[in-house]
Amino acid sequence: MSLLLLPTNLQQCPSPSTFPSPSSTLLSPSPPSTVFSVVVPRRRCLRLVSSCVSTVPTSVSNGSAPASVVVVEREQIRLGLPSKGRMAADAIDLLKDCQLFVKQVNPRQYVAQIPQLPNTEVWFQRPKDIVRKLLSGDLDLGIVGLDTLSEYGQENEDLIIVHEALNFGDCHLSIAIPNYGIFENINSLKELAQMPQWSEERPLRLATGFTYLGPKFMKENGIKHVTFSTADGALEAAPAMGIADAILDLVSSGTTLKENNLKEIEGGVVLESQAALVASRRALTERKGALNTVHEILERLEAHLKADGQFTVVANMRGNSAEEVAERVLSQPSLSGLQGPTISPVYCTKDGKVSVDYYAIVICVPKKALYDSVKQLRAVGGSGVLVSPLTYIFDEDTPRWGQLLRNLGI
Ligand SMILES: Nc1ncnc2c1ncn2[C@@H]1O[C@H](COP(=O)(O)OP(=O)(O)OP(=O)(O)O)[C@@H](O)[C@H]1O
Ligand SMILES: O=P(O)(O)OC[C@H]1O[C@H](OP(=O)(O)OP(=O)(O)O)[C@H](O)[C@@H]1O
Ligand SMILES: [Mg+2]
Repeated sequence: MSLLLLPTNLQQCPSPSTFPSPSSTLLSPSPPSTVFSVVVPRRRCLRLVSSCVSTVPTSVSNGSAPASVVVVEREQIRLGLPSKGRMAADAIDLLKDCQLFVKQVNPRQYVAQIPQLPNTEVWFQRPKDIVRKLLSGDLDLGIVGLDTLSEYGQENEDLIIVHEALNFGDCHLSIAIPNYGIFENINSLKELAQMPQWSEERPLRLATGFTYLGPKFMKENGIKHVTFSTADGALEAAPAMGIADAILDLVSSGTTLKENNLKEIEGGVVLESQAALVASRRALTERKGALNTVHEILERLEAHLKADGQFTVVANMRGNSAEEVAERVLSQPSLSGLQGPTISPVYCTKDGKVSVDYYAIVICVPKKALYDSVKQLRAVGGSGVLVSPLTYIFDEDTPRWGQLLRNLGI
């Protein structure tokens, strides 16, 4: 690709330090306060960059990691949470479900405490700024979408994904094209790329807020004749406005695409995303207490998230011994529980004597498999089936903790 993205408003041009090396084809992370960007040929862009440099008197840091970040000493571990937008409430709710209560007195207050983690401060920031501040060392941990992490983290090795599936903020980053006109019969990225309309003089115009991932994806897919423009929201309007031919944006329910006469195409998904817990490698290795804090948060998250997908099922079953009942239960595919069923005798008195005719079976079953499990329990003689939600499953240790330690070389 021979083209660059550049902010139209040169007064808001980022400082020289935020521009990539001359060999790079992109300006990303997006410059601050850019309302809209245009595509300009590389030659012209370099001229604009130099004029920009000469008119910006002071240096502005956007939080991206300098080559050597010194871990500044401070007492508190800092956890970044989304300050607003669709992830903000869900992040706080998830922590609440893990018995970590974020005490934010006022929604406009950007710092808060979690009494259960006395050495930890919560800082509310925009998701992209959480990533930037993890890189600059101003935050140690953060909860953001994997999309934001990839876009603003740009595979920086200092960023470690501690938990990649926090079960909210599900969406995917996908190319969408109009479902009318010249695109009516185009249904895949390959077909889009092969359309005779695109040439060096008239490339495919793609509008996206993902100015790092978008060009990277197109390059990886060998699509040459493409230019990019960017906006901060409502991108789905761009094709109908004549600003772009296609868009690259987040999709969740697909309603926004549908309402704007756009469709996704096969091979056009850049990434799947959901909320993740992310940490700064430097913080975990160098900041006192950071590793303990992340261990505790991870344990609580894993225990809650694992339990969240399961029900506890209790049933009674007539039988001669616990082993005989176990054999019947284990003959069914959905009844083996986490490690195996817990089977205990149900004592009753008959003619003044204590006897055991029934056994109580306790198993955990995935929520999705509940009805199948009930049917299988009945099929082997189960009755009085009680189902209740599970709150936590604490395993001996969390697999992700082991992974994290290996990743850190500990
Ligand atoms: N439609 C969606 N459904 C589910 N999750 C989404 C959806 N759109 C975005 N997200 C997730 O929520 C994150 C935050 O999106 P949000 O719109 O709140 O903020 P933003 O657009 O990144 O920032 P801002 O609007 O403040 O510039 C995204 O990075 C993504 O992970
Ligand atoms: O598939 P859907 O469920 O319709 O969701 C997709 C929309 O959600 C996001 O926008 P958001 O609502 O965050 O608004 P924004 O453009 O201001 O970020 C995304 O940018 C899409 O426009
Ligand atoms: Mg948004």
